[in-house]
Amino acid sequence: MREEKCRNVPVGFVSFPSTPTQPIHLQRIHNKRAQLPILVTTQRRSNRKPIVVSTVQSVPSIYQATDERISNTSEWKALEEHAKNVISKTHLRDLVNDDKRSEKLWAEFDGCILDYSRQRVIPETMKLLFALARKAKLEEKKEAMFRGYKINVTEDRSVLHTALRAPKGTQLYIDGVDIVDEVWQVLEKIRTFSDRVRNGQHVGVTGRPIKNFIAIGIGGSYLGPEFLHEALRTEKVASAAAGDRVLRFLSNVDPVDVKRATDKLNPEETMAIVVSKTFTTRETSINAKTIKDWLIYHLGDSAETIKKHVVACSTNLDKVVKFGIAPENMFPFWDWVGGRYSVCSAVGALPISLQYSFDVFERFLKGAHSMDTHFRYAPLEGNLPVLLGLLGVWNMSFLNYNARAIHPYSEALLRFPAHIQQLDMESNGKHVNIFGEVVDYPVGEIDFGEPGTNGQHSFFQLLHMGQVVPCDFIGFIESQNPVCEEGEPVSNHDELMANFFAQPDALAFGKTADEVRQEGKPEWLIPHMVFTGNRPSSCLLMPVLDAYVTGQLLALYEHRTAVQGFIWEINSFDQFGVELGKVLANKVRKQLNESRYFNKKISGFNHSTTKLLNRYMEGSVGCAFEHVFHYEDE
Ligand SMILES: O=P(O)(O)OC[C@H]1O[C@H](O)[C@H](O)[C@@H](O)[C@@H]1O
Repeated sequence: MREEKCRNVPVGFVSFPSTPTQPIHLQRIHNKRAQLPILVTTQRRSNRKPIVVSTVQSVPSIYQATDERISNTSEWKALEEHAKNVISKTHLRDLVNDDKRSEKLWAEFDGCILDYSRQRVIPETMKLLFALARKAKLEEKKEAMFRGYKINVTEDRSVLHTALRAPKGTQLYIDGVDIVDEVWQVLEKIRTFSDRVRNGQHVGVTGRPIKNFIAIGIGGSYLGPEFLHEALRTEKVASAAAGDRVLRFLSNVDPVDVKRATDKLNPEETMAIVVSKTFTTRETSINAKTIKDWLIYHLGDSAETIKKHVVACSTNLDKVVKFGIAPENMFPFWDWVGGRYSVCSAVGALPISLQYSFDVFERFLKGAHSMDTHFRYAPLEGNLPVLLGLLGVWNMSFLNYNARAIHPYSEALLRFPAHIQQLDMESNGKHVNIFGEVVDYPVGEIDFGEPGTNGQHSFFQLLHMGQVVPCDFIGFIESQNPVCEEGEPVSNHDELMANFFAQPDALAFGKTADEVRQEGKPEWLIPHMVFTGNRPSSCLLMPVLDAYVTGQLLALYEHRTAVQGFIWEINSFDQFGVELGKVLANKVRKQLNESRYFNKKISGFNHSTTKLLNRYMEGSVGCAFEHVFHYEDE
């Protein structure tokens, strides 16, 4: 039991119907029967009419209905004991050879197979993890998320990316508004607009059809759409729908990225899609301005140029209009969509529908929705995102593995690891829990990865012989592009998949000194050739990477991240950690402006930064502006 049983930590303002700006304090309370959302445990049959899902979304009482830290509970302690006294004495070599155990550590849903028999767990471990999940009120928390409770308490927001892929006709009322209806109004607008552009009704200012798209955005307004674009680029339905259209992304404020994004594109046939939730992000503002100028330079400075060639996805209509984009060319989304959870909103819908058609994007939404339904209703024991999340918690908090690698055996998923990196590290890279208390257990893995087999020829040495990094292997039963070479023992896809099946066992089993010796290696070389093994991994096997499966995969990983945050009692939906660097950059920007154009001495920085800035200024020049921005005129 905690010494301090009740804390009173201000966390912002939660709207109550009667007193909209009343501050609330999130606190642990003793009343275990504090209001919880009613759990729906049965899965709705697809032939039933959509139901009203929720109208309740104010107080996140589930977070208050606990009086002790999760790490002080008997469930947490039992797992610590289990890790120390049971699992530390096992080796995956023996565990994986136990067929009965392996048979149990397997789950399937809608064509998606999860084999977690190469994780350092036994059925007893899983029982203890499910008990921990129940203690942490995982079921209630995920239900609260789906119902639109404002579980992002520090920003007083609902977390409703699942509503972005809810089927048309489903109802979900938030503050009196049916948000699924709003979602579908925007999706229909995107369907109509993308059809018009694709069939040549909407043409450029010189009358030429638009067939190039530059999506300008960064972070969550870039990584999800780019991963999705890459996933579909070689998929047969999507690539046929794309024809000779070109979709590029401009994210980095490095001007080199502008060059790469516009290279060899005809401005007459090019449309810029400015994607920014806030429409205040510096990188995106400057890049958008640069592309706008590029279009104006080539096509003439007229309202028509902007109207025909620049559109936006944002929550900030005022800023979009101020930038010069016609209100009808803005495709909105909402503050209950987090940036890194926004690929299913207009953020992904617009570029992907323009490039591949709305139908393809809709298949992606359907795949994501299928995984949402599974996550929401399936029992914890067979619930894929829950299993992945619990294994993440187990590896990080109990076995102390602080990194995690993701290896898609599909070149089309080359940007998936980067997307998951932002999704997970921005969500769970926290040092305090939802009560503002410093977490006293490890949370938030370092995520990285590369497609197999490329990764094998790069960092796999470390994975096999250096630090232990739990891995996710993602493979597909069929290739997007089947190729067979005569005279080869197997098809090219089988060649790829041979590695997918081999690597997890190599990591788990390793190679003993005796095995090396039996190969006739000299004694002095043996230590260099021993693989300790006992390195955990999961295998995900899916049918073929199409739009639907890409949606499933996205939702699977989004929910994995949420599960871990729910159990760790942290808020996975804010990101204050990205602010400090931005504020300091503002100060440097001002200094650069004043030193370059108004001869002010560099001052107010520490010795090292001052020295670096001076060296930078000495070796470079700014711009020959006609009218230099002057901070004092602001
Ligand atoms: O979409 P925007 O408002 O331009 O934000 C773009 C990105 O900027 C921030 O730095 C956040 O860390 C990201 O979560 C966000 O996706």
